[in-house]
Amino acid sequence: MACRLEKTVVMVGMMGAGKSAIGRALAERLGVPFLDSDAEIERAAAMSISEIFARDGESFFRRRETEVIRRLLEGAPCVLSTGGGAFLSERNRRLIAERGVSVWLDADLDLLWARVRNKDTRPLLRTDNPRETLATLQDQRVPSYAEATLRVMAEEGLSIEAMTQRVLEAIRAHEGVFTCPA
Ligand SMILES: Nc1ncnc2c1ncn2[C@@H]1O[C@H](COP(=O)(O)OP(=O)(O)O)[C@@H](O)[C@H]1O
Ligand SMILES: O=C(O)C1=C[C@@H](OP(=O)(O)O)[C@@H](O)[C@H](O)C1
Ligand SMILES: [Mg+2]
Repeated sequence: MACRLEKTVVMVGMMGAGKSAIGRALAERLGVPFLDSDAEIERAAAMSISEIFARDGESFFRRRETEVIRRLLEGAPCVLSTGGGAFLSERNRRLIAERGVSVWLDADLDLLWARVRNKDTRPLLRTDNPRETLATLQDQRVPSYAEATLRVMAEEGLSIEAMTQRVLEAIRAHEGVFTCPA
């Protein structure tokens, strides 16, 4: 009999760290649903993240983000990828700790930048110097991400499958995430 997931695995970390891609692959490996808070916010609003930021502002987005995270954590254990700003809020961190296990996907700036530079879907990076903005955000956010239960380091050249395997090993080694028959 297979092991049962007891807690929702919540991916946190910077834009481009791989939360959405690794979260999806991990859910598939575990045979549990995959949820992405950004996708849920977009679906509920019938607008893209960029449109929400432009029309209603970031603070509106953050309120929706908290509501969505709270609602998604009430369901059966699954994999939940959050947006890069979600884990900055103490309230969100508390909600996540109550029902889930948080996994910080950490990556250095060069790798993050390589992954986000050609996409214009992230409104916070629409600045005159988006690389610099990304660096500043990372510096500001690392202390919050460091509060995650687990940290898994991404590396250039590590495939989505290999990174997913690393995350799987980290959560397997952590008490209370799975129950397995004796
Ligand atoms: N381990 C990896 N190897 C190669 N590409 C990756 C890896 N992880 C993520 N990516 C790619 O990097 C980009 C950003 O990943 P994404 O999952 O959207 O990050 P996040 O949700 O953390 O912002 C996507 O194009 C994704 O396919
Ligand atoms: O870092 C952030 O504050 C944000 C990250 C984005 O998600 P990803 O981290 O999945 O790109 C998205 O939630 C929004 O653009 C804000
Ligand atoms: Mg994402």
